[in-house]
Parts: sequence; structure tokens; C-alpha cells
Amino acid sequence: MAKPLVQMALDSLDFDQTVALATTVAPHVDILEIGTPCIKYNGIKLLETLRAKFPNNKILVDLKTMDAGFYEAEPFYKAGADIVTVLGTADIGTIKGVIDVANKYGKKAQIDLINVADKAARTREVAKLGAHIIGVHTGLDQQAAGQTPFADLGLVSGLNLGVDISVAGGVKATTAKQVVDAGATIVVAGAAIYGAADPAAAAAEISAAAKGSQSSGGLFGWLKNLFS
Ligand SMILES: O=C(CO)[C@H](O)[C@H](O)COP(=O)(O)O
Repeated sequence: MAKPLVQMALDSLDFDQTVALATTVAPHVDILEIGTPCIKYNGIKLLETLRAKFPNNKILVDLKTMDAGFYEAEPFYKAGADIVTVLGTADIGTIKGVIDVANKYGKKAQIDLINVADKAARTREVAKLGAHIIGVHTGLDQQAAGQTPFADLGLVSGLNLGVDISVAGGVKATTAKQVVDAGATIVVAGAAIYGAADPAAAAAEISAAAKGSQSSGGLFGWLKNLFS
């Protein structure tokens, strides 16, 4: 089974701070996510900047599109996004629009299940449409109210649809392995990295935990990673 990918959510509003944090964290993660407040505040220029600076990372733009799927997502794929998100609560035509435009550019569409009432039904429906990634997501406001993504992850992964599953919502080093064991193929962390005293070390620790390596440092860790 392929190793899970690790994604870092860049949730600051500040352009320069976002680029600086991405520079620190990029070597330790697979995907850089431009979070929703960040992309709304800074616009496509930030995507263009990150695309040019980080050719080895995938970039997800968390548009959380709610209408006009094809039209809204297309410029971001054109500017180099690998993954764009659309809300699972949107009209099915909107979701289809983002999947279609992702396919047009050979990229991926992620359907975010945040606030979807019947998550099993919507997941089956969008998987049939060709959704590339299902986003199991407990938002920041929901986390503040004490919610976690674990029950939803069990539900979606239990459907066995063969679609990639991304999990976001307060994931940290101590829970990264748990979400992978529960079926996540993409592990997302925001606050656990940008809120850490040493974001690079936090990203490396989460990656090691998610990918099943105990140590990311030292000769033993290096050899283990080389042959795993
Ligand atoms: O998409 C988001 C909020 O809508 C966040 O980027 C996502 O939840 C990851 O951040 P954290 O690990 O802090 O929950």
C-alpha cells in the first residue's frame, strides 16, 4: 500500500509570513495547502508565488467552492494548483464542474464533507461522478466546539469506494498514525505545525508518524527511510 501523503495547511492571512512558513515546512511535507482565508485574502498571486518556489510539492487551494464550480476553479488549475476543493454541500452540478475542470487539466478535485448531513450518501454520489479525493473535515469552528473528524473518517473509509480520503481537523503527531490506520490517504495538519515552536520539526514528526517511521533524524532513521 502506498504511503500516505502529508499536507500542511497555511492558514495565515499574511503573504510574506505564508511564503516564509512554506519555505520552512516544504521539505517535510508532500502537499502545501493554501487555506481558505489565506487564498481569499491574498488571491491567485500567492498560488503563482508558491508554485514557482516549490516545484517539488503539490499545492492544494482550499477554495471551498459553493457555486460556479468549473468557472471558479479553472484559473487556479491553470496557475498550477494540483488540487482544488469544492463543498460537498454544493449543488451536484457545481461539484461536477470542479471534477470536470480538474480532469481537463489532469489535476484533482477534493470534495469537502464539512457540514454535509448525509455523508455516506454524498460520498457515494460524488465517487460515482469521479471525485478524486473525499475530504473528511472538522472545521476550526467545529473544533472549537469540541468536535473531531474520527467518527466521520470511520464512516467514509468503511464505504470502501477506492477513492483517496483526506482528513483535516486538529490532526497532530499523536493522532497522525491513528487517522492513517483508520483509512486516511492524506493527513492534513495546520495548527499543529504553524502553532509549534519549531514548525519544521513538528512537520517532520507528523510525517514520520503518518508514514510509519519512528525517527526522522539520525543515521538509523535515514537508513530506515531509505529502505522503506
Ligand atoms: O481547512 C481548514 C479550516 O477550514 C484548516 O486548514 C484545516 O482544518 C487544517 O487545520 P487544523 O489542523 O488546524 O485543523
